[in-house]
Amino acid sequence: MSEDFLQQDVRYVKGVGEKRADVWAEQHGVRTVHDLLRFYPRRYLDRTTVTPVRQLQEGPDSVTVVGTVRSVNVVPGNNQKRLEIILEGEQGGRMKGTWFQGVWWVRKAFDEGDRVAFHGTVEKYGRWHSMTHPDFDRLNDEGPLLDTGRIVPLYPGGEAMSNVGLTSRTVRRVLYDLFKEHGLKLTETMPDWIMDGYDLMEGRVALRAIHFPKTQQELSRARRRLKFEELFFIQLLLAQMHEQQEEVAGPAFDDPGAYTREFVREVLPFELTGAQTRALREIIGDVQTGTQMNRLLQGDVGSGKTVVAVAAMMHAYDSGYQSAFMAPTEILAEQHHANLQDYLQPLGLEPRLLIGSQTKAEREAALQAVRSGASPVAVGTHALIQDEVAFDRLGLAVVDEQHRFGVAQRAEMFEKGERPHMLLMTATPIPRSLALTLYGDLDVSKIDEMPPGRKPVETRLRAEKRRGEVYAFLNDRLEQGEQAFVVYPLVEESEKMDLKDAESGAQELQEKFPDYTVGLVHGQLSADDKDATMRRFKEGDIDLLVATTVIEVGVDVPNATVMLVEHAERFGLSQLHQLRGRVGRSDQQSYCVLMASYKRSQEAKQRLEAMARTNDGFEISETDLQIRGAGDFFGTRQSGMPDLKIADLTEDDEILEVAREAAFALIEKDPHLRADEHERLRRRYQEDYAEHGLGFARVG
Ligand SMILES: Nc1ncnc2c1ncn2[C@@H]1O[C@H](COP(=O)(O)OP(=O)(O)OP(=O)(O)O)[C@@H](O)[C@H]1O
Repeated sequence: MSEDFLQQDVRYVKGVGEKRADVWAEQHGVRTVHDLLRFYPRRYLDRTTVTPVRQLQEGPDSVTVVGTVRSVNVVPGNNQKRLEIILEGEQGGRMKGTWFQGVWWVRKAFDEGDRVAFHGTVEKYGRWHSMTHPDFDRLNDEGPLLDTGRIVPLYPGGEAMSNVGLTSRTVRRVLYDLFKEHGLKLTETMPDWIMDGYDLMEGRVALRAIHFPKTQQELSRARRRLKFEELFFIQLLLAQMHEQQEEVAGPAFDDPGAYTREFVREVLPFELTGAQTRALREIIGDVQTGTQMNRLLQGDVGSGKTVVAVAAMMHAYDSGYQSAFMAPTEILAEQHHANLQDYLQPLGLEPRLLIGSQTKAEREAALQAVRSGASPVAVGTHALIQDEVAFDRLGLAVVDEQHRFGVAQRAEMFEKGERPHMLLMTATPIPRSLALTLYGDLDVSKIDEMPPGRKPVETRLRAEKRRGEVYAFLNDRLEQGEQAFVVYPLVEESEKMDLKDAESGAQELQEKFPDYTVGLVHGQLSADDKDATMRRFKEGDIDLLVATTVIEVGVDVPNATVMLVEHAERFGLSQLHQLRGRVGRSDQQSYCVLMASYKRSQEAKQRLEAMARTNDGFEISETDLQIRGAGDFFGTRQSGMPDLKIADLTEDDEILEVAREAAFALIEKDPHLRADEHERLRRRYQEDYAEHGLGFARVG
């Protein structure tokens, strides 16, 4: 049976037309009948029960009544006219509906003798039960009752939508007619083995039921089916990417040689942890097979990912290949470059930095060293690969802070030219549901063990009035020869918000701690000045480093034991966790002090309490996801997250797991969906999903 109508433009659907179609497309991306069927309700009103007017009682719950209009009066009040409608119940009894706004407009909607339904909360005035501004439906219209006596869907709206009359009521009518005309033509896309194996409701029943549910049970089965389907198609794309990646040729590295050995045994002053060794073995296993590695290296702040990545780069160099090390920003690239210098110089190797803010001469020299193969590692931002920096022999690309790339970018990154092995590092612990969606195509190595001797960072929340105490504590730590960070959210003082900025903070601290050296870094310093200050801090010449969030990722100063965050209520949870990760990087006890006033924001309070409660990155990120929801978790634009219409990654993790299992099983069974039983699925996938990049947002 043909399903061509699914691709039909909505403007030709009964009850829509040009104007509404334009607004619908613009506001909600609804263009085709397929989109329209998936314009899901945002919530439902349960109007299944009609309360007899006689039995009305005052109360906070919304109720539905049905009756006949007995009188319609505009009543002059003291300073405001009001509309009063008297409704007589089907089994007797009278009540009032009252409007103070839209009096004339509502007045026109009613005539005496009309049969109508009111929905609202009931109050009692004198002897009258009354509803103020109730929702209402006229029941003498033709057709079935779509607005009363059932579970009624409410649709996403907005001003533009209501300006062209696309209210929930119209949408219901449009969809009802659409189902009447086409509903039976919808065919099932899922093969029987998935339908039965995962106990799914039939697709067309689910679509009808999501808009016009008969019962709550039916609604919840419909939701499950549609969420499954949505997540399934995303996982299908990931399963396919995974399958394809396994076939892509990549450089075949030799066994690890002298550089790798020397780095691990001589340069590092410690033994790798079990988790680091495992991760490194997994990487070494991948890069020797001759197919491209696509691996995510996941581990909490300070767990030792960079060290593993450097070992992998040395392995590349042993095999005659160079590596690219990419950070999301220039500042972070500079910091990684400084770290890499410390690691590689003892081996007589020179990593090169390539960023936009370099002088021409610096850049030329670096480019030359990379081009000739003299330098084993180039450090920079993503421009390293995108801007045609020529490598002599690129074999490995390490990408830090992977979550700022979307799936789409990743697929595109190496479409042309060589295919180096990919090692993606993320310091942001990601809830499993998000990880499966964002990195569902990758192999994963987890560093789930901290280097030995680490003591959990002690975290304290402090209000302004206890600043004296905080400074006394800071003084104690400095006296012990330890160092501290003080972080501010702003660079310049904001006139409006009267916040202390980093500069005046640094000055104040220098006055308070005259025996110690205070340094300052912020985003507006030149790269050289920043570098110089960071280096002095690392070498111990600076005791107290005042900074804006520049230091968020990548700084490694094990002797720093205090992280003092000013205006902590203004930071996001994962940002705070990253900042805290700057201390506690040795066997000394470390502290994180959050100076905050959060009386006004419940959310800030939740964030800060989570920080005080746990040091566990995964728990922090789960909490963050709960507080903010998946869309905002990474910042919507930056996330590369697919735009989900019905599934919610914060609560649908169980459905996600089974949808993923089904999708991967399918690709394993039938990689190109060629089997007859998968034909409809393949067509739907190509038409509605694959071509649109599955709605994976593009980043950048
Ligand atoms: N096995 C180990 N034993 C002791 N110290 C280690 C070990 N591995 C790493 N370190 C040290 O721990 C600190 C953090 O390591 P590294 O920078 O590799 O972590 P990371 O996971 O990349 O950190 P972040 O994500 O916070 O930047 C460094 O000072 C490093 O020298």
